[in-house]
Amino acid sequence: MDSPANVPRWTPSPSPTRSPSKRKSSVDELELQSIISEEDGKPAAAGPRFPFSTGASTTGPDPPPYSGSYDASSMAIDMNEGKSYDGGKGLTSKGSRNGLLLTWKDLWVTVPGGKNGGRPLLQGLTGYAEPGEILAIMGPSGSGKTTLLDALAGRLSSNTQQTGEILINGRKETLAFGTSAYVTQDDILMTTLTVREAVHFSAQLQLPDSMPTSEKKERAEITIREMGLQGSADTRIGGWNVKGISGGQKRRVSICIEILTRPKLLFLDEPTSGLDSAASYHVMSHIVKLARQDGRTVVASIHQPSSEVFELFHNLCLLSSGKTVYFGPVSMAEQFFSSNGFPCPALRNPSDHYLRTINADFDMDVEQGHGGSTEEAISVLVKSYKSSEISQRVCLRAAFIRDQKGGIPEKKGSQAGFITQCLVLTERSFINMYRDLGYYWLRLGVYIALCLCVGTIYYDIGKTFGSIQARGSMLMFVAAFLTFMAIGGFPSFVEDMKIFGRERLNGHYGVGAFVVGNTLSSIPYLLMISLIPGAMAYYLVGLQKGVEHFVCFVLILFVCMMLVESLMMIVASIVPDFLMGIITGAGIQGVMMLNGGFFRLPDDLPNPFWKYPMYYIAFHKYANQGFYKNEFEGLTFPNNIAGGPPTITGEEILKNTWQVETGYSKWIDVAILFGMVIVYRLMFFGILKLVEKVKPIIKAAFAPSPRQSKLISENPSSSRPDEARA
Ligand SMILES: Nc1ncnc2c1ncn2[C@@H]1O[C@H](COP(=O)(O)OP(=O)(O)OP(=O)(O)O)[C@@H](O)[C@H]1O
Repeated sequence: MDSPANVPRWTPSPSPTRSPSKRKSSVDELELQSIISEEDGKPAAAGPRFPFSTGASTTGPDPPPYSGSYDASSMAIDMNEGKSYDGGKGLTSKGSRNGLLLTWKDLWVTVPGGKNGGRPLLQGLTGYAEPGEILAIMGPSGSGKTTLLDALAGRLSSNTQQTGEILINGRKETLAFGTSAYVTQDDILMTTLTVREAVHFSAQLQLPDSMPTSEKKERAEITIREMGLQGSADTRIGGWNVKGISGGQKRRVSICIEILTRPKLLFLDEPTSGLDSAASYHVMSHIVKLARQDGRTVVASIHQPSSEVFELFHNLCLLSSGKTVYFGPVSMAEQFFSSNGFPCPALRNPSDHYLRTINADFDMDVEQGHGGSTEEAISVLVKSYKSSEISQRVCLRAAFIRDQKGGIPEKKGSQAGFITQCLVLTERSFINMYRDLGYYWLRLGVYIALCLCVGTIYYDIGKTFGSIQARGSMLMFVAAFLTFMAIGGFPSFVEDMKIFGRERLNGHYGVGAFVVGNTLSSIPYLLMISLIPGAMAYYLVGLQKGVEHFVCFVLILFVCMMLVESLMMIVASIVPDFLMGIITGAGIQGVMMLNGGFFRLPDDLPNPFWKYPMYYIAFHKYANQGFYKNEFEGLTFPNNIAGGPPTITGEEILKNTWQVETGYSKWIDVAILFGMVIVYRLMFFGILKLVEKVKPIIKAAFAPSPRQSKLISENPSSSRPDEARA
């Protein structure tokens, strides 16, 4: 570690500077401070009391020099300008009684690549977040803010490797579903719902069954008002095709949904992006109040806070290329920067100043005004921070918190019961399917058009010898191509999966409830698109008369559509990419269609593989055979083959022409198809569960050893994230 004397000093710019002690409290902040003081029973002391090792002059009274030993518990006061945010009750009681104390030490996150085999995204970060406070993570774009949030929330993507220690209340506790909430940078919302519907459904899903529905609705309404959304409560959220609420309003809906349960630990990734300064201030001050009320821990990454918003934060973590430029109380940052030769010019928002000082992306374009490149400035600040007392205090404070092993509050989990979740998800999904034109309505139109084509091409098919082949082809087209068209709903399935991914990660409901909801809600629509176009094709072609035959025809069509939908949901859960998913799904169906017993008769299918097992796996086998039995059994056709009997029965055609297994009834084929639907849905459930369970195991298995991380740390310059981005 560089000694303070070795840290290069920066020539300050001649511009007038703000005095760090002149931080002006807004009315609301004063309100907040008075709340804190009342709670603590102590007046809030003012002014920074933090010494910096760089020894630069500050406007306040000289702080006492570092004596070499700290009382880490009292640092809670030092690090927060004298506010005893602990409520004067001691750290242990705070952590265990109410909130979650989050600490991280020497946190490294790497991705494959770089000279040493790993490219560091975060480089040995240490810090903490405490109940009742907001920790703001700031830094230029690509500095690692989201990565830090993801690491703390246990959501890093599978290609990353993480080392270091993250503790909650001093324990190595993986953040369980529902223990915390995370508002992601992207607003993944059900676009067809109105704001009110989205929040109400979420309240019903997340709040416990013991809470009456009216109370859940009230909580939802209060939260909508708190986020200033009452004016747009009945407007649809909207997506790429339908204009709905604005981007900033979507941001607030996302926050609204996640704070419904008042989680103990809240991660917010750019909560104010897209909001104007007034809305940002209101949203953030509401979050501060929430944090204060019940000792919630809030960690938020933020891009461009106004000075008022900035003053709402307690601690600041300033990152550059995954390294800590500063971690400590917000109010001390000014002093830190000015002591290193980067004083904040008068009338400039301090947060703008910090970001401008450490943003190296536009080094060539920006006139620095302090005689050096941004890279050098960052290097000075990073080194200075490492050797500063503030960094030592942060480490000591984090260590102190780690040692205070508190209890972990009960997991929130999926709080509504399984049945409630199933019912709510079914209703929500049903509404979504109804309003999303692409889900079923478009397909209904296409099916009607296709069935009109089938009906007119095979119109009044009759019972001639030639109609045998025509019947077979027509039925095969219905079994294969009409069901294949279910692929058209794939974009909507991908959207559903995205929403499921977000809600599941935050523990809103279980996998089982999602699968049940998704299955039940689709049944009425699938029945409709099987029945209406199916009836048109059936009666125009003039297939076998009798209700039983028609019911069997529609049932086979319906169950095949369910099968294809289930298959596509499985694909969407494995390949959540629109184009790749469609190609994969089409490929699987193409293979099944090919060896379903029509294009190559069953006895001619090569064995092994195509006959056993593929022929028996392809649902087209059962669909074709069910359709053929339903149509040919009981019919008689004239025989045009010379030397043969004058007529030929449907049973003979089934056996000799189509090589159908006639040993069992068509209803058995229908039952097998229904059984396949259940198997496919169980597979869908199993894959979702497996992904959830296996991902963390794979990540743990591939995590680099501490030695590897050390190697990267010794030569980090070879693999800076922003270099790789460039
Ligand atoms: N899973 C990953 N694989 C490879 N690189 C990654 C991964 N996640 C993040 N990165 C890289 O790490 C760097 C930091 O990304 P991150 O999203 O944390 O930045 P950020 O500070 O949140 O940026 P922004 O403010 O623009 O959202 C970027 O260069 C990004 O490309």
